[in-house]
Amino acid sequence: MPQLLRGGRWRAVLARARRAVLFAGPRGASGGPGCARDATSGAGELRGELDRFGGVSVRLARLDAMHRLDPVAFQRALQAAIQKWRSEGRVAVWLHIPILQSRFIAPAASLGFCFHHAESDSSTLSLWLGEGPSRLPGYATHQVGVAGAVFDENTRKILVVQDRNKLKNMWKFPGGLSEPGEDIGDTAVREVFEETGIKSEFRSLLSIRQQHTHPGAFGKSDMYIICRLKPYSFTINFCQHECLRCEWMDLSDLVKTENTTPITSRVARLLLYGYREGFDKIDLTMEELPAVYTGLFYKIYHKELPDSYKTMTGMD
Ligand SMILES: NC(=O)C1=CN([C@@H]2O[C@H](COP(=O)(O)OP(=O)(O)OC[C@H]3O[C@@H](n4cnc5c(N)ncnc54)[C@H](O)[C@@H]3O)[C@@H](O)[C@H]2O)C=CC1
Ligand SMILES: [Mg+2]
Repeated sequence: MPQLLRGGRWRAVLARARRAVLFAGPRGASGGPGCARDATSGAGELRGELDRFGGVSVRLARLDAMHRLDPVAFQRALQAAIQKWRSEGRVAVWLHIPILQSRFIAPAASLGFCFHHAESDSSTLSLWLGEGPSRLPGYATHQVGVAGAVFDENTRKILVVQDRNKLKNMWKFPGGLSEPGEDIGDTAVREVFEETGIKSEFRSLLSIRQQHTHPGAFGKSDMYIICRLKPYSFTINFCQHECLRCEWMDLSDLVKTENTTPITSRVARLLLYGYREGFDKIDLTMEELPAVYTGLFYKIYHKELPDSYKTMTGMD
């Protein structure tokens, strides 16, 4: 749990900043990284919270009177605060800036802060104060796309679409980007329904493709996951915005056609193999397990593990 750095009031910072007389507050008697609480801070500081690594987080949205502060005064206050945090052995500063206070980004950057990430309503900047190169973790590195290979075992037909917004109209599985907090299987089922009108349920995960510097991922890396889904409705009603065509195609025709992407062709062959030899040969099935540290639950995907192995306690 982050601790609040005990500091002077922000109003005092403003008053001092306006007079261009800034104090970093009394020094000494403060702890190093990981200290529980800094009770020695005086007036003239930005208030922040300590994290468990010895960094300080400053949330401008939680400080009073920021709307009256001009960028020059902010820069002076921040400079004094950095000096104090450095002397206290803090390893990093995180600055959370609401979008409407973006005028404080440039002053922070001039003191060495860089963008760490941005959300729709705020940006987070960071400054490494520790020894050597920064050890701060980066932000999200991948986008996740999920497609559904909806296979009807009774008819041996597979659901395929042609994308309206592509230069080449190749057959592919319906799919799209995962939403924040959405399970992989739920993305596949949702995207299949939105794009084709077909209702289905998750069976397994079939493949993961990782591609770097992906143009559709704003130059970041792209993870494209294909799931095996079982249909429980069959009448196509496809999305005219995204799809040009949509049909139930014989699986062996999809395996043979040249008018498809290499990944779709590969997964069609994988499905044909699973259909002939047993889906347990190709399926990564999902199970929900409890997370040890957070008390939350997560989904794990792997090849089927016999019950005797799930419960075994020793090696014999
Ligand atoms: N190899 C394959 O068969 C293919 C794989 N993929 C993967 O699928 C995932 C993405 O799936 P999609 O169907 O593309 O996403 P999606 O289904 O989530 O959204 C696509 C739709 O979003 C809108 N859109 C996207 N970018 C836009 C922009 N810059 N401006 C305006 N509108 C925009 C368009 O309406 C577009 O039809 C990625 O992981 C990608 O790598 C996508 C196409 C083919
Ligand atoms: Mg799509």
